Amino acid sequence: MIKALVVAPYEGLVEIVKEISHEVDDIHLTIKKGNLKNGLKIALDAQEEYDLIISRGGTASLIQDHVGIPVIDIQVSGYDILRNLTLVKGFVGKACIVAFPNISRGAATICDILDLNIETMTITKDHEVERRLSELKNSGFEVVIGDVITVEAAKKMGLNGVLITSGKEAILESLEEARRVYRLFSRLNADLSRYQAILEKDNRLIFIISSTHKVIYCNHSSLSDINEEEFGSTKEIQKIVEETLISGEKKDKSVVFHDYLWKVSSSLHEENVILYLEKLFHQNLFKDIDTGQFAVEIIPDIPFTPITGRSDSTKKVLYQINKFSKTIDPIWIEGEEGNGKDLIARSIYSSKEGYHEPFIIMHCHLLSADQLRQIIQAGFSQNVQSTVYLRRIETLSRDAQHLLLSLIKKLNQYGNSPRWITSSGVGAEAMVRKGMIDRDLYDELSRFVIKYPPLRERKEDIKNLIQLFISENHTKYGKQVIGVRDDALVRLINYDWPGNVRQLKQTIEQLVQEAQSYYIGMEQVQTILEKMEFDPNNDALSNDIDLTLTLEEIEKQIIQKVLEEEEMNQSKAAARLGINRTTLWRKLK
Ligand SMILES: Nc1ncnc2c1ncn2[C@@H]1O[C@H](COP(=O)(O)OP(=O)(O)OP(=O)(O)O)[C@@H](O)[C@H]1O
Repeated sequence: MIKALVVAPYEGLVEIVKEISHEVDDIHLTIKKGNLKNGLKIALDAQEEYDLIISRGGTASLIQDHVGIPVIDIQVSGYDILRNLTLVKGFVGKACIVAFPNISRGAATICDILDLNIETMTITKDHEVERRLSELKNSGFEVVIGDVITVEAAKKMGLNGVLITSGKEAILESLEEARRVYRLFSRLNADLSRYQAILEKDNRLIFIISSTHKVIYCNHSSLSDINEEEFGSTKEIQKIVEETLISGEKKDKSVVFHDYLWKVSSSLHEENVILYLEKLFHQNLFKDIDTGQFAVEIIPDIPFTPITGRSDSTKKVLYQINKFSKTIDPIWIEGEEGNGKDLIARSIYSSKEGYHEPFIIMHCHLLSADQLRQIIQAGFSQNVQSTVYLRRIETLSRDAQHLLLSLIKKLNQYGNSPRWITSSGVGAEAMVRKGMIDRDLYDELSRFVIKYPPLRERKEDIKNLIQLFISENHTKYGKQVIGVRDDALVRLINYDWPGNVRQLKQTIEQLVQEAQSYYIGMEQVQTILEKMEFDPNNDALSNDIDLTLTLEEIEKQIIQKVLEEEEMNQSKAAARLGINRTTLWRKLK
């Protein structure tokens, strides 16, 4: 049974529809009287309860503009015109039909055929009515035939108004139209709910975003914890939408949103961009409960951080960064702890032009084979084109290394590998030989190699670095240190910095914190360096030394460590230790 609301602009229509309603059994008709604004209010209040609305003329048009269900307009039929014109024949005085073209044209023809002395006037806008009627009045017209608005206006001016009422045939025709529209709507609604169900069952989040960056559709809006507005205004999403609008091409990107890494595929449809989002993994998946550290960090976009230094080694590294950042081949950075490998990786990442996918840091010393498996299963292999920085790869277990290798091979096969940047301690080749790093993994990841020497081998960098770190801490502790006295500077430059730039950075921060004047002096430097020399925790080398061993054993360990750092080159190791090669060989026995 179709449920229809009839909004009748005049009383006579209420009556005639009531009469007909007894004759139809497939449409349940509720009839209410309401003209224009009144009619609209009735329609708006009741629209939820009905399948469609039936009304007439101006009231029907007004309702149509404001409700979400179909509105059927009772058309004025030829019979209606004929009946009403015949009625007017009885009037004495000049008569005119004032109506919209759909009525006025037919009326003019009927007047001609029947030889009726009735004029026809066509209006196209409601607001013309009053002006036209006063023109007619001035020309001696007494009777006006028309729609509800015309007739009411005529009466106000003292003219006779005759309403073109709708007859039974016109109403029956409108009910027929209601049946047709209802059938069509039901079919469309069924289709729509089917598509909606498909979209809602889709695991992906699907957004439609307009060219003005407004979210106009989301398939999971009520289910997900994502705020649509917030999503649409995310910087990365705006960039993707913008790029898709300009290029018109499909794009696959990854973005960080709500601590998740998402794969975003975008495509252009007419003026809008459709985005398909798949959750890859959440940061917390890799959080160490005890330390609170993340084994995997996802950084949406990192700003460019310059690398300070004027030594030849730093200049060479800057040149390599510039060259390698133009490709997507894997890069391996070798260097002692804290000497700037991470900074180099970030620099390569941010030198890339255009859209920046997230920078993903995998801290290998915190990452178990199991977690790596989870990342792979969570969809890391699905077209994530970000930069992945594998930090201190030699600390990854053999199992995890094998897993990583198979992932890399799989991604290469599909041609959608992320940009790999790997860091390791000094002597990666030696580590490969000793079995600490898988040979195939090394070959895969070391298409380009950057070897950054320790700070003690590029002392020309120290002065600039000190100035940089002073300026970074300038006002941090309420101190306004602006420099280091000459003799203190020489002492700092001559120091060996086993913990490299990180140690220098921490030392300068401490010096600034403790400073008593604008300049850091020799005495202050001397004290801090002496303290560090006696504090085993401050020495990178001693970090790995087991102090419970005998002196001979410790000596052996140190020699072994230096050998590794010198890629097992005995001459270089001996030179660094200040002994000759024979002594070195004897001590190792
Ligand atoms: N040339 C440089 N200019 C400015 N800052 C630097 C430079 N080199 C290193 N740093 C700073 O020193 C600190 C340590 O550097 P970084 O973390 O890059 O070392 P790393 O070699 O990656 O360390 P790890 O071996 O622990 O992975 C960082 O705060 C970094 O910003």
